[in-house]
Amino acid sequence: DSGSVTASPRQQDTEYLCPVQIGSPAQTLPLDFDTGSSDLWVFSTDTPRSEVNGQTVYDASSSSSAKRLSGATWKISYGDGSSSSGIVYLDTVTVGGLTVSRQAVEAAKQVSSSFSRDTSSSGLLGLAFSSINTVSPNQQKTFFDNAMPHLDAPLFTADLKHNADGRYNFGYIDKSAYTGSISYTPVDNSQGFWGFTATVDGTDVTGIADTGTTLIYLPDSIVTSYYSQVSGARYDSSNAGYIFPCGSSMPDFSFNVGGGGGGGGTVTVPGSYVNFAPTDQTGQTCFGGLQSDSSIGISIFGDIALKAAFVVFDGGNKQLGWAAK
Ligand SMILES: CSC[C@H](NC(=O)[C@H](Cc1ccccc1)OC(=O)N1CCC(N)CC1)C(=O)N[C@@H](CC1CCCCC1)[C@@H](O)Cn1ccccc1=O
Repeated sequence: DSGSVTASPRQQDTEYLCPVQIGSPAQTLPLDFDTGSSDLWVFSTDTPRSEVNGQTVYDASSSSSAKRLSGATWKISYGDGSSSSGIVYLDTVTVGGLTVSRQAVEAAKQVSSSFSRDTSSSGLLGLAFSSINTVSPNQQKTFFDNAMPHLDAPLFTADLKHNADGRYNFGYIDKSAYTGSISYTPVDNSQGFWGFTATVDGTDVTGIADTGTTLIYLPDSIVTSYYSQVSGARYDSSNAGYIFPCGSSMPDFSFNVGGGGGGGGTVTVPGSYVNFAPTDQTGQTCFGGLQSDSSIGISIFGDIALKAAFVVFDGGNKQLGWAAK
């Protein structure tokens, strides 16, 4: 089997949403595919009306294939302070033509305000490792884990784009989607993430490949030296990050993956991607797409990095592949 689904950017690439079919007859919800977490959760008819603000909701009672997973609950909180919790159904889930018949669909009974405010997203589809799924008392598998045994190849690829529709493919590598060769590097999934080591300016950086995180968060030393090249750039505590004049021409940001004997491959993030967004309506000052990880405790290669590459999340061989495109 295989699947292929469009990933549409929202609000200047802050997140990417994909249509997912749940239940019988199919209910299509736009979900945020997140390689940084492992719960598939959705706004539902169980979510208080006061917390629903235009989102499409899942109605288990109108799905003939839905079965309540009795006694099961879930509760998750994310790096940006957002959170949600609820109950669990097993139902049929289809992503880009790839179907899993008994997928844990976590229905929200509570969502935090930032989810209520995000009117375009109906929830998340976690693509990290099932070891960090939050369902209790019996932990559930991710969509990818459930699908893997049926896939032509035990992998999925992420091809996110700047201000344009990209694609997640499951079970195969689309050779027309990238240029040159794919450089592979081992994945450390001991924390449940797609952990890997890259080299930036000769310094090894261990971080995670996270489609659910908008920006890149790296060690202070790397971030400070990057912005030292931009006149007027400074760390601004009120914005909690590096800002600079919007007219600045930003240097490209490169990192090397799979550096071993073969020299590995270099991913180059265009400077224009690092000029992320204005901090206010005047459009004078802009917020950087590369920020320090010091308040997070983990380095994150988020969408700003991922959309500069074609990325292979290889679950069978526990490796990450990076290619230019
Ligand atoms: C430093 S982890 C911050 C990161 N959340 C972000 O990146 C949000 C994403 C977003 C975009 C648009 C609307 C709402 C939310 O966006 C910003 O925080 N932005 C964008 C806008 C900028 N002006 C400020 C910075 C984050 O918790 N990701 C998690 C998945 C997110 C949760 C929120 C909903 C979207 C998916 C997750 O993979 C991060 N994870 C990774 C490993 C371990 C735990 C963990 O939890």
